[in-house]
Amino acid sequence: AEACERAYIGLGSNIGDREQFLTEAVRLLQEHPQIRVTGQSALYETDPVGYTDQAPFLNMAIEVTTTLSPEQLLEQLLETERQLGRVRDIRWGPRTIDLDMLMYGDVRRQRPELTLPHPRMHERAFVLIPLIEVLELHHRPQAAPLRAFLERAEGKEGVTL
Ligand SMILES: Nc1nc2nc(S)n(CCO)c2c(=O)[nH]1
Repeated sequence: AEACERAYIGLGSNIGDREQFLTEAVRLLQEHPQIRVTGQSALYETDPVGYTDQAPFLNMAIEVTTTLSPEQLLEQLLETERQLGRVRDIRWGPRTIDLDMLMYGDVRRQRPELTLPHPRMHERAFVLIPLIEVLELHHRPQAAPLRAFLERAEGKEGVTL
């Protein structure tokens, strides 16, 4: 058997039937023979961060185990977005579905096509809060430091949490 790694994915949608897009994305990933969805957070309604002149998002996070490499998993995330009709036009604009790889095992990568852990996850409550929830589900060790970071960051001026 090949190495099996645990990875965390952030999902978001702010166009159309947002909940349907999120549910469908999780189902499509689960259908992949080399991806097993092992945990998911609740759905969170969140105000848009970054490009704020757009509709509110629904965000969540999932835990998967996979025998795919980080690059192969990224390709599957992009394929799933395509299957759900994601049109990558305005970089920060509204989207039917957005799948972001947040962490892959203990892998650290700084490449143009893939940075791990996700470079902006620590600035985004819409990512951190669902991620911490899904980590705490199975008492993963990464939960405590992220929870401590979140509690320190909350309430700080200008922190886009
Ligand atoms: N609340 C919220 N704001 C966002 N801004 C961007 S871009 N995105 C897309 C994810 O990078 C989001 C999002 O998912 N949720």
